[in-house]
Amino acid sequence: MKLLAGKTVLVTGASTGIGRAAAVGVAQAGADVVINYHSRDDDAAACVAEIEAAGQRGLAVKGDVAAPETATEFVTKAVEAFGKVDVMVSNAGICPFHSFLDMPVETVQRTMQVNLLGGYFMCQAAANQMVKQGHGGALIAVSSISALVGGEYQTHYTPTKAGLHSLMQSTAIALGKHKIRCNSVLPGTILTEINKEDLADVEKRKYMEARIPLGRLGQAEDLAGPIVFLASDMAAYVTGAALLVDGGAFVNLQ
Ligand SMILES: NC(=O)C1=CN([C@@H]2O[C@H](COP(=O)(O)OP(=O)(O)OC[C@H]3O[C@@H](n4cnc5c(N)ncnc54)[C@H](O)[C@@H]3O)[C@@H](O)[C@H]2O)C=CC1
Ligand SMILES: C[C@H](O)[C@@H]1OC(=O)[C@H](O)[C@@H]1O
Repeated sequence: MKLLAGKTVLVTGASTGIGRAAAVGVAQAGADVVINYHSRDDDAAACVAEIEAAGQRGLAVKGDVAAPETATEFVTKAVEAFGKVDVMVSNAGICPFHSFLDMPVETVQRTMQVNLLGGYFMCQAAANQMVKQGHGGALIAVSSISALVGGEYQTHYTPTKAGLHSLMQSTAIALGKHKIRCNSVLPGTILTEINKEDLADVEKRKYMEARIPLGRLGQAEDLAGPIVFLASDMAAYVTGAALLVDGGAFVNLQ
C-alpha cells in the first residue's frame, strides 16, 4: 500500500519549484492533491496533469496567499472536491533579494504578508477543518535553512522563515490534543525560479556549491521525499520538528 493512500493533501504555491515537486511527490505516494497557485494558469494545469498521470485526483485553485480569505476558500474548495483535508503543505513564498539600508517598505511588507502571514492563515484554515473532521492531520511548513542563519540581502526574508519554523513549534503544542502534527522542512539552496537570478552570478554559485558536503545544489525533487515522510503515518510520533534538507550545508563551518 502506498504511504499516502486515501489522504487529501493541499499544497500552496505549487505551480513551480518545490511546491510542484511536493504535489507530484505526494500524488506518487497515493494522495489526492489540491494545489494553490498565484498567477500562472498553464503551469498550474501542468501540475494537475502530473498529479493525474500519477493516478490521483488533482485540482488547482487560484489565489494570493497574502489575503486571509484565500486560505478559507482554498480549504472549502478542497473539501467540496475531495471531502476532507489531511495534510497542508504551506510552501508559497517570495525572496526579492535587496540590501538592508535601502529596503523598500513595500518589499518588507509584501514578503511578510506572503511568506509568514500567508503560511499562518493557510495552516489555521487547514487546522480548523482537521479539528472539525476529528481524525487528526499534518501541517508542514516549507521554512528554510534561513530560519537558522542570515543572508545579507535577505533581511526581510529570513525572519519570515524563522517565523514559520516557530509557528510549527507553537502549533505543535496547540494542536497536539487534536492529533494534528506540525513540522517544517528547512531546504538549503535549491535550484528554482526564486534564486535563478541570484545564482546566475557564477562566482556566487560556485561558492554555494563548495559549501555543500554532498557536492551539489539541491533540486526541487529533493524535498519531495522528506515532505512525503512528514505527511505520512511513518512520522506518527514526529511533531514540532524541523528537518534540514540542505546537503549538509548548515553543519559545514570549515
Ligand atoms: N529555492 C530555495 O533555495 C529555497 C526555497 N525555500 C522556500 O521554498 C518555497 C518555494 O520556493 P521555490 O520552489 O524555491 O521557488 P518558486 O519561485 O519556484 O516557488 C514559489 C511559489 O510560490 C508562489 N507564490 C508566490 N507568491 C504567492 C502568493 N502571493 N500566493 C500564492 N502563491 C505564491 C509562486 O507562484 C511559486 O509557484 C518558498 O517558500 C521558499 O522561500 C526555502 C529554502 C530554500
Ligand atoms: C532564495 C534563496 O536562494 C534561498 O532561500 C532560502 O531560504 C535559502 O536559504 C536560500 O538563501
